[in-house]
Amino acid sequence: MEPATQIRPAPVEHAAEAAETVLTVAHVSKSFGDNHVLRDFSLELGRAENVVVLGKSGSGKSVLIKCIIGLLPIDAGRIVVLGQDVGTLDHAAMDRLRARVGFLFQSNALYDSMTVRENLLFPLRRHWLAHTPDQERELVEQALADVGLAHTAEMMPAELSGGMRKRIALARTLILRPDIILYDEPTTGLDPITAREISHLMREVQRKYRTSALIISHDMNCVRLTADRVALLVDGRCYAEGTFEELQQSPDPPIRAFFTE
Ligand SMILES: Nc1ncnc2c1ncn2[C@@H]1O[C@H](COP(=O)(O)OP(=O)(O)OP(=O)(O)O)[C@@H](O)[C@H]1O
Repeated sequence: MEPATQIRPAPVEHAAEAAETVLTVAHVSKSFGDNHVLRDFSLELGRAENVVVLGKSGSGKSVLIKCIIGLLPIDAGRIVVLGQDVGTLDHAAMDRLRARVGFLFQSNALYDSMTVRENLLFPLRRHWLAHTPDQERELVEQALADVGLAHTAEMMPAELSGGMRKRIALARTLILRPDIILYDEPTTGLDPITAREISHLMREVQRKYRTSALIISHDMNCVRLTADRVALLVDGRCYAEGTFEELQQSPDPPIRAFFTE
């Protein structure tokens, strides 16, 4: 399928910041045998920008994220995260880079045997970031306040609702003050009201900390609420990109297919 004419993103408010690119995926290809998942895929993410990647099931969204965080090697192209070419980094350098790139798993990946506080402290210790007990307490309190759950530090994950678990997972990402957050299906499994609250929270985090986010989602409400720009992954390529509204109004059938129920 020939790529559609790219719909250009609308001018972004903070021009100086928008000019700063925090993630570049340039002409990336990735195959598993004869399965050519990514074919010359390109995408850029600016500072304090939220980009949603929309694609059918099995189109390669998770593969893309795994390539970005260096869990899968790419066959061709280049991925540059915060100025560093992922393909050239050794294990230690990749580990340091991962401390600056938060990843919110679909499953939340909380440790059920640990309290919320211990879950939040885990990434600090995992990345050998030394803090005094007072600093640790402050960081936990701030991260929990950021997600509206200040009172939950001593609770166990099993005592929390699905929406609360998602918030705690986000707090655990935020405690490292990441430059970039990768969200994998952040609203899957949540009821529509809770899903909307999480989408609003993602926007609040972006505004407060000027984080950039790459978001994978099927939830069109979440896409509409969180995306500054949407990229459509079709046949391994970035078929079109633009704002939610621009793409929604496109008459192009492959684009329309994403926006019709
Ligand atoms: N480690 C792997 N080895 C072989 N094939 C893989 C591997 N990981 C992914 N694939 C294949 O790559 C393709 C894209 O998978 P991926 O999980 O990225 O899809 P997705 O767009 O995230 O789908 P979904 O929305 O259903 O999660 C699939 O055909 C999958 O079988």
